[in-house]
Amino acid sequence: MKTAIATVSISGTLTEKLDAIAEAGFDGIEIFEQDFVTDTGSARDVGNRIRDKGLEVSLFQPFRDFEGLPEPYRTKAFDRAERKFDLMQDLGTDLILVCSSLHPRALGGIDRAADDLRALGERAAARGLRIGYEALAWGRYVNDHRDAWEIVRRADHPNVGLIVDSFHTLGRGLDPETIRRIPGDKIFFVQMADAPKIDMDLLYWSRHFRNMPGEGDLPVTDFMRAVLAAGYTGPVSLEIFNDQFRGGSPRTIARDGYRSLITLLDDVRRAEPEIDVQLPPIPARQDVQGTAFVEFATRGTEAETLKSQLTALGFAETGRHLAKAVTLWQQGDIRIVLNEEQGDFAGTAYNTHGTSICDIGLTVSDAGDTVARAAALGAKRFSQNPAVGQLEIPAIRGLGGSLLHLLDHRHADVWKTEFGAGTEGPEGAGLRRIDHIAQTMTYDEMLSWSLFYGSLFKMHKAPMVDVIDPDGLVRSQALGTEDGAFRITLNGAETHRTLAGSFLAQSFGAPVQHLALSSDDIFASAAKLTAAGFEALPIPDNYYDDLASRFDIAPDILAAMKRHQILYDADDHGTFFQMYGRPVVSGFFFEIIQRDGYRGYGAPNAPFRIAAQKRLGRTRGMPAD
Ligand SMILES: O=C(O)c1ccc(O)c(O)c1
Ligand SMILES: [Mg+2]
Repeated sequence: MKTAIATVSISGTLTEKLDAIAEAGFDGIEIFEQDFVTDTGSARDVGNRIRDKGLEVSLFQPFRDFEGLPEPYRTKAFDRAERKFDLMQDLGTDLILVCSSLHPRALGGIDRAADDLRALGERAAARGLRIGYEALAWGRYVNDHRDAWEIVRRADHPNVGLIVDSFHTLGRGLDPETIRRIPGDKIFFVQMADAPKIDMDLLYWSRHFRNMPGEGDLPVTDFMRAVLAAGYTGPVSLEIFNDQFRGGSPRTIARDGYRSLITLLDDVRRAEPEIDVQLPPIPARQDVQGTAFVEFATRGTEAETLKSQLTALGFAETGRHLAKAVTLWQQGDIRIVLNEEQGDFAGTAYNTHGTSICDIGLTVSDAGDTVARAAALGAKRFSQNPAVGQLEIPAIRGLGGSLLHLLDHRHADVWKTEFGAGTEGPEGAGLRRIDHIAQTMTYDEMLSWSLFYGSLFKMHKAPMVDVIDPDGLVRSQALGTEDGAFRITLNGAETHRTLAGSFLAQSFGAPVQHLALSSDDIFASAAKLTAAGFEALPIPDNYYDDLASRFDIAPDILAAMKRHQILYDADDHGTFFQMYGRPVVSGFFFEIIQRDGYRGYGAPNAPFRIAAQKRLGRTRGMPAD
């Protein structure tokens, strides 16, 4: 299947767009007229530049306000079309998108529109060109793909076909199944876009909020299935109007687009195996069985500070790497690796971000398959010469320079081989496993990250929540496996004044701001932590008074919570306790939780936690942001 993307989807100059689109792996582009007009090259020159990048011009668009016009507008519209036909021939494309009219003088009537399109098809045929007709969701008379198809059917011309666009169909809540009945060879082109469910004017929603398939809430897989089941075999193209993307990095957006499109086609093939999706086979989304390890890049006094915090948390150093300045710290099923090497990936991460989590190891069903899927979706494999005794564990680059190692049953002995340690650590303070990893990023990067995880692993996206920081808003999106074995929260900062934003600014974009470790008995763990010198984040008494008014909590439990600075929340599935450590190094901190069926992350407590962290920063004489 050929892939394409509309130039309007990407930021930058036409040259920057083309470079990014070609590099991401697309076969073609839909050239937006504006992108051509703003360029200084002639149509022939632009066409050649596109082909020099290995791309084809799959479509020229848009041609507006054509059908249903009375004279003299009608003749003018045909003249205008002839000029665009000249342009298309110079650019080297045979297909033009005609979108349904918004012209104030346009008249309705399916036969009138069909007659106009047939006449245009006749003129196009004389030049070997084709016309694709698209219903805009806000078209004056035609705003439903079923009506557009009826017009195309009545136009009854081999050079006139239909263009379907998932946004216009799904955004209006139309059933995509109706597309299955259209003959595949009469669908000339397919445009894909998703969008978050927001109740707003269709035109505004479409022009500002579209996003990549899988990034929004529309049933794009059902749409794609219907189109391919109809027998469509042409290019599958992305047409994304999005304010964030207009200001984003061309390479990131193009790469996300390619990732989303291949994921979509693969999803269609898995949902409906009878459809012949012409795409090389790729391994399925993988199950994540848990976090095998997290690795910090650290050094010097920062390493000492981190080690004393780990000790206070009940961790023990259980092994030293055979050949490197790397130690393993364990407790229960949690493995934290401290990497003090100067060279290597960790050394570079330390030089960029200071002490930070530079690598995450995930246990998956098949590490090789995970890497193969990631590579097919455009991720880069990572390898670093293994030191003596070091196993070659498959790895890929995540976003923003991060690293993800993938382990399966073949790597069960890694802790023994490399560190002389067992898989399970000591009982310590009763912390059993990593509950979640909290990543911080700019708001603009959130969709990229959720697409990255969601396209690679079997994970569910929770609805986005707003976290109120005293100095701004942070948006938070959680992704997790069905059984909760792996959970991640993505926190998007819009300003550097929020705690998340200042962490990003100070660490030059370190990805992980905190790590949440779970206990089966947080009160017993808290007592051990306090005895070991762990200092919890102080929570004001007001919080506990308010809590008592909101929940029925037994007085002795409430008193223990107050003593240990433990916060509380509950949902329909169960209860949740959480306590926070103080910032350790570079703004990074630990969280301790107990989750009894609860599915969230304590979002209602976030404003109190953030205010307490900021207060602590001020009393220490550190800037609050
Ligand atoms: O918003 C628009 O005008 C517009 C133009 C062309 C398209 O293909 C489309 O889906 C929307
Ligand atoms: Mg469209």
